[in-house]
Amino acid sequence: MKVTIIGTGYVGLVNGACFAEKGHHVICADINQNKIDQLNDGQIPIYEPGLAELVHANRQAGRLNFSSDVEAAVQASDIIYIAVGTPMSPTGEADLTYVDGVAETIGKSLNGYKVVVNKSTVPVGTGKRVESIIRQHLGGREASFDVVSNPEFLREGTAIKDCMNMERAVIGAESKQAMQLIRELHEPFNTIIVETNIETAEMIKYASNAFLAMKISFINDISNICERVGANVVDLSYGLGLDSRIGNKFLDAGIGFGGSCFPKDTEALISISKNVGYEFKLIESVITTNKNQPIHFVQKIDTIVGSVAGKKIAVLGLAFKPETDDMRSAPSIPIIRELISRGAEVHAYDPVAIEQAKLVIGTDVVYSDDLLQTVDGCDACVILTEWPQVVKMDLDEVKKRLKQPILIDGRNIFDLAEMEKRQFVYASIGRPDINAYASQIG
Ligand SMILES: NC(=O)C1=CN([C@@H]2O[C@H](COP(=O)(O)OP(=O)(O)OC[C@H]3O[C@@H](n4cnc5c(N)ncnc54)[C@H](O)[C@@H]3O)[C@@H](O)[C@H]2O)C=CC1
Ligand SMILES: O=C(O)[C@H]1O[C@H](OP(=O)(O)OP(=O)(O)OC[C@H]2O[C@@H](n3ccc(=O)[nH]c3=O)[C@H](O)[C@@H]2O)[C@H](O)[C@@H](O)[C@@H]1O
Repeated sequence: MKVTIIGTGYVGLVNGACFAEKGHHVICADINQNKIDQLNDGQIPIYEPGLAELVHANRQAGRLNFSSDVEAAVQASDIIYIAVGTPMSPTGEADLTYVDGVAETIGKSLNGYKVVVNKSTVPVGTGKRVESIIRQHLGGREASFDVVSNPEFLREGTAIKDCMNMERAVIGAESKQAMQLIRELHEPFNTIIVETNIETAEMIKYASNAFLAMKISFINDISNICERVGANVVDLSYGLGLDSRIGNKFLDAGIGFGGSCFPKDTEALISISKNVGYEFKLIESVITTNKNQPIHFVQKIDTIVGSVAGKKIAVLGLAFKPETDDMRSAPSIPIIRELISRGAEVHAYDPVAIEQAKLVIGTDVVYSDDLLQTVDGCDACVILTEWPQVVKMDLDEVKKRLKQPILIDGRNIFDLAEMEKRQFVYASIGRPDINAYASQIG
């Protein structure tokens, strides 16, 4: 089948590569000329494991092309995906400027029956909005089309795996013809298809992200209680998750959820609820807990180190999760800002996200992609992202290089007994501190 995907970001590029891998003919279109030039030069503008290989293989096979001529790309295919950003507006709701812009372009370019599929995460009612914008821009031409909602559930860092082995495809459509076409498009993925109306499909996406965010804030709240009562949240999560009704995933306590979606989509869901006169208090609490978690972590660092003012603090990991260079709403941002405002000198390590981090955090931080160099001569080491390089770091060498053997772990990577044996001052999330008395000497 011939598919055009408008918006060549994390979602558009990954879907383009995966559709092509399954045998479809795909054009990825974007108004960002620089991005398209890079892709046509064989460079991948984002860091996502396995993406470069998949893109190159499918370009060579002639199934994947890139273009900045969005109108021509619309005309060349029967199925048009919208995969542009829907960032948070200052008032919390999803900003639909880019989606509206694409709908306008589609309206101006339609040249025959097309199925327009919304893959971006959009509030309920956007399907109808897109349809109306397309109609307004047909300029009197005869062109038939249907709008479909097909939300995305991939995660950054494992995007290719998630897309190639998708657990479900949610398809919201009013037209039987359009439903059938998008069903066929997904046939090679051999997945469960959820057929529903557009409004339900749009809501499934927000409900999914809000539920996952709720699990994280729940376990973070529990971890804060564990710290006060001497319980261990890692053991607790294990015990809790063995109940198959609860499940063991998304119960890792930490420094709060970040990324381009949970923070914005929980806010957007609050706006959707308010617009229909409903106060979604549960999700409001999820957001509050998440905003407090990084600050709670800085307070912990301050206590263990004995005030960070004038101290050199090594921060390991900047990206909001491993295997991505995405810094959008990364918890490292409020944590580092708070450390600096309390007078700390921050030295930060990340294997891939430094360039992105500089754009949001700025130049008040000493950046390095060399982990051991980062910890050299620091008063304490703080873990923010569970990169494999951090999980497997040489603890003896880290201890040797630090001024004091203080490790404060926002991701609960290390075993408590092991850290005790290695004589680290070790604090983590929702677990008892190890050798914390030693901080008194700092
Ligand atoms: N990043 C993720 O992991 C996931 C994102 N989503 C949703 O998917 C959507 C896209 O997200 P990302 O891929 O992260 O965004 P992104 O910001 O990485 O990419 C969006 C792309 O759209 C392009 N664009 C904007 N206006 C355009 C126009 N008029 N014509 C052509 N191209 C245009 C931009 O230049 C940019 O390259 C969002 O709604 C997001 O919530 C859903 C699931 C996962
Ligand atoms: O709509 C989206 O954009 C996507 O949002 C998330 O994917 P993503 O943000 O890429 O990453 P996650 O693995 O979900 O992690 C999000 C944040 O939660 C944190 N997290 C995750 C799991 C956990 O147990 N604890 C925890 O603190 C991570 O560290 C990270 O900061 C969802 O998992 C995807 O299904 C969804 O498609």
